Amino acid sequence: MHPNPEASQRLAKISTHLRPPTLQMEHRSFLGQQNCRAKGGAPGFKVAILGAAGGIGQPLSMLMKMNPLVSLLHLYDVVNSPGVTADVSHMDTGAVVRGFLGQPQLENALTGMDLVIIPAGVPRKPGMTRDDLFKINAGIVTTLCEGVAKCCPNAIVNLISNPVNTTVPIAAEVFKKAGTYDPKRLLGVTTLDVVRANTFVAEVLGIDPREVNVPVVGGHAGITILPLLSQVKPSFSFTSEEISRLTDRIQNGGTEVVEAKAGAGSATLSMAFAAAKFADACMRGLSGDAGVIECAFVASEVTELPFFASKVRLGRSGLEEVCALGPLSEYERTGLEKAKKELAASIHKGVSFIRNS
Ligand SMILES: NC(=O)C1=CN([C@@H]2O[C@H](COP(=O)(O)OP(=O)(O)OC[C@H]3O[C@@H](n4cnc5c(N)ncnc54)[C@H](O)[C@@H]3O)[C@@H](O)[C@H]2O)C=CC1
Ligand SMILES: O=C([O-])CC(=O)C(=O)O
Repeated sequence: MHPNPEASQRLAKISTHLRPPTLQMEHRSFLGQQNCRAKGGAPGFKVAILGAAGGIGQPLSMLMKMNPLVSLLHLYDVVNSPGVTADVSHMDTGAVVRGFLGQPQLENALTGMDLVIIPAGVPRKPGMTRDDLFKINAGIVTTLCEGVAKCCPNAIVNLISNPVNTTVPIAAEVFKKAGTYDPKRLLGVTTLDVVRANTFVAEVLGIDPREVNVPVVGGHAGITILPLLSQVKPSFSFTSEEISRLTDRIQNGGTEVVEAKAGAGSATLSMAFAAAKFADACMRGLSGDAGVIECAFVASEVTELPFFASKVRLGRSGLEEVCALGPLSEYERTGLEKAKKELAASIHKGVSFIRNS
């Protein structure tokens, strides 16, 4: 017998109320409550993460739930999204969280969203290039972007799935086919290259990485990743050996993680951090903050290529300005020519994937 029968009764009531008959039921009952609050129209952005149960998706879901600019967070995956949703939804932050599982729920996951972040797709294993992921990820990105075109054609899309140099052109073609393409709203996420460049340069300079800003242009694979060390802030004059070593490490940062993980995937935590940083910048831009500058892989006229990563200004309509490359060193000019050759082939592959399908 409980020493305090009243307290014991109260406890029994609470635990009956909370006990989940099944995980699905618990998921549903809590989603019901959250839906009520979401209908209240709290100010903030409605964000969907597609691939939310994955290595990137899970920490990214957590980081987006922590972002005060997010009012509603939709977590979609083809597996395990109920568990991730239940878990993240217990965080006592403002965003309401709803989970969506499997293709039949994709449309509900996307309807009404302002920002769609896509980390769905397979990651690399040692010995693979990002291009080796094309076969599987091209189809995944196509399906998801068809959903975006149908259910939230005005949403900003942050595309993470590799190979970014090809998946972004694929997404653009899907949107063109659907008649919803707006180059201002399609952004390939290359923030991790900048995050890495800032970290590695800060190591060399012996300063806090938060004080460093390295523009990284081109694309998001090997030699297409082109750090502009001549434009580093605070300005610093590197030796040619430092430039060559730093460039090599930044270009191969992804492979460094793939090898260290030894078959267990690629960068997930640093990528979630980078994606959350970029999504935050997009939402600040949408909110009207002037002067939000990030690097991203976007439709561009900065070179003769139709897509290119460079500094962009984010604003109320998404991508507001693609910044010029600025003066390049001889080393960077040579790197740029090599990068453009590979990029042209990767972009062409994405465009033909949709046009010839
Ligand atoms: N842009 C960048 O800088 C980076 C990109 N990546 C890329 O991000 C992608 C995801 O990486 P991880 O999270 O590590 O992989 P992961 O395998 O851990 O997670 C991927 C998730 O996508 C889900 N998924 C698969 N097909 C789906 C579909 N049709 N709809 C919705 N979800 C689906 C899976 O169920 C899984 O939960 C990879 O392609 C990887 O190469 C990774 C790091 C950096
Ligand atoms: O290297 C990979 O496959 C994942 C990725 O894009 C990165 O870490 O930059």
